[in-house]
Amino acid sequence: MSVDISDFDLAEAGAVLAAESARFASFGWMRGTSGNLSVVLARDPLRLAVTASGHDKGELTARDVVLVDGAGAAVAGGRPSAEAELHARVAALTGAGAVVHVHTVASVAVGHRSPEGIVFRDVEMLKGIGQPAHDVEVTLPVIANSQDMTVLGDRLEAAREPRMPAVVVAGHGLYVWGQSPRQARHHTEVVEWLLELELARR
Ligand SMILES: CSC[C@@H](O)[C@@H](O)C(=O)COP(=O)(O)O
Ligand SMILES: [Zn+2]
Repeated sequence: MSVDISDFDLAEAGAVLAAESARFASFGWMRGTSGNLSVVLARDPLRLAVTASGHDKGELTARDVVLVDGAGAAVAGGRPSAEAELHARVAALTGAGAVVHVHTVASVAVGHRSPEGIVFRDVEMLKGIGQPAHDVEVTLPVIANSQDMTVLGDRLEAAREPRMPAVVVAGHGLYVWGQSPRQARHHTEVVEWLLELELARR
């Protein structure tokens, strides 16, 4: 099946990703050239706009975006994020419309201490990921890092929790998703808040 995504659609997606990226970078969650973002532009076949590789994510423009297929391979644009395949895998697996990857200190620190996953309960902020504040345990999975995105995708698929739109990649950072870039951003900020709380508690 063919899919028709115009340069205009891609530039619009690029503008959204650049704005989201600048926000995360301003929080110090995308230091150096770390982190990457994507938004789904078509489902059948899967097409995503992904941030280009190696850029300072606080300085992206609408043109620093690459159209990729369901395997994370470039369809149009320059060199996609080295983690584009994982973004496509998350979108296919979860039905998410947008994926965020950030390198936060809290995700690496807490992931190191809790390689079996991090359990949250009785925190009002859980409502920010659509869960009850009370009487429910919600686990944030931690998966081992790999430079092979297929291996990382297999680990994410095996570990993911339907109630938690995120996983920690040990020694690396945080992957979070949502229906839209806006919801993915809200989920990212909530999950990062929970991780910072966990860090403060220990
Ligand atoms: C300090 S950048 C580390 C990279 O290997 C990667 O983990 C990352 O988050 C950014 O990669 P990118 O290819 O720019 O999307
Ligand atoms: Zn990374």
